[in-house]
Amino acid sequence: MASEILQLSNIISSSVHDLLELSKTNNRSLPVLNESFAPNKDVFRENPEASLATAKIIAASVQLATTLMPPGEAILAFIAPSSKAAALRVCLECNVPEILREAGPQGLHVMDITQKSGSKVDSDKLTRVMRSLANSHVFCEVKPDVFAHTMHSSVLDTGKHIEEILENPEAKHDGTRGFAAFYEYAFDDFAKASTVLVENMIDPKTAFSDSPVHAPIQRAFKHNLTLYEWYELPENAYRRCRFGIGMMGVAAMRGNEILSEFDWTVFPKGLVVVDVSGGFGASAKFLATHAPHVNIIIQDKPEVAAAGMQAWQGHSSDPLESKRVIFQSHDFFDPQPVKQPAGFILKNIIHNWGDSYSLKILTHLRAAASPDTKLFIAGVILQYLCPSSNDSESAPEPLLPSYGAHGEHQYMLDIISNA
Ligand SMILES: C[S@@+](CC[C@H](N)C(=O)[O-])C[C@H]1O[C@@H](n2cnc3c(N)ncnc32)[C@H](O)[C@@H]1O
Repeated sequence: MASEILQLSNIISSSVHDLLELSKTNNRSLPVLNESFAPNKDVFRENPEASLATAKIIAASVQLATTLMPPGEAILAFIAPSSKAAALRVCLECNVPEILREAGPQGLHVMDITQKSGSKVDSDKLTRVMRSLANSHVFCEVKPDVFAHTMHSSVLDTGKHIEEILENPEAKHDGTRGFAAFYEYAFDDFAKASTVLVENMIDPKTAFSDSPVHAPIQRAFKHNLTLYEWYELPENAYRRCRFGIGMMGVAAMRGNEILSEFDWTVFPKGLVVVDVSGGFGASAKFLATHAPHVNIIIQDKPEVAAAGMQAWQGHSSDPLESKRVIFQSHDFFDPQPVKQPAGFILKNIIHNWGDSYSLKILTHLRAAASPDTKLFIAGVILQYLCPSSNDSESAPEPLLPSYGAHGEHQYMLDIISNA
């Protein structure tokens, strides 16, 4: 055991050393916890070696801390995520991230925060909520009861003026980069679904089912539609747009993985790539700049396609006007209407569906494909966590092969989508 502690500590110090050297060589600054986030401050991660060193530091430091924690305390720590999710939702509902951005680094007293948020919550209670988050470096308490942003809390900010949001709360996320939309979705729909996981897993009606209407989200919100059918209901317009804009945020946060690795010049000008269930067009946005010679059809459910087109019209209407990018409503359980395109993209889709459903989606694409059509599936492969895993992407021992805390959210997403 002593040697494992030492091994973890060595991983941390050698990776920190590598990271500092890389940041010097590449002239990239490293994050400062109590400064607001800006994408240009995070570019150090674009270097694959720096990204790997960071993954090792995160995985090893959490593993080291967990090794040294009393067992009861480590288990007690599992209560924290659900109460923190609720605490974050309070702050999002009160538009605290926008209020604190406008206050600047000196922060704002919580009485002023509640007043600016429309006085809908008690300031003493909000102080408790914010302090519990500040204890995890989401917000910081710069003086008693005065809070400011940290880099983690600042990603919750839409970037809009507080008055604009209060005037038109339904449009809170319209025209934003999507980070706040994604987190608000996560701490609302997703977090509520996770509260009924146990009931869903033991109820005989849902326990052994892979039906998309038997996931925890249906139980939490008491309906029997698929998540996306539910989003299509008129009363869920806010949730639907929040989710669509949030997926754009996810793409901006994570980059375009597989799409950026492909040599798009192999496709002659004017060929068509279909982004199947492309949502608001996160992949198309990437291709419109990185492969401007390719035409893109973004397919999705009718309401999503319409809302996605509206979002593009407000921002980047050129590709729509030139018809290089087209939104098309299509249900992927129906035959694919675009025949023999250069490529089909399925990004962040397959993880949502059981095998029999995924097979149906893929069979329709196969039927429409030519022998040369390329299929791009962008998603996450969850690794086994035992040391025998022989994957070249695996972390070195004694770290978990998955890099543990570094990729934690993928395992959580899998549970709520599939358990
Ligand atoms: C997780 S999102 C991914 C969106 C996009 N590919 C991305 O990565 O940003 C899943 C998408 O599948 C779409 N979807 C769900 N059911 C569908 C169906 N039956 N036919 C077509 N699209 C569907 C949803 O509307 C949503 O936009």
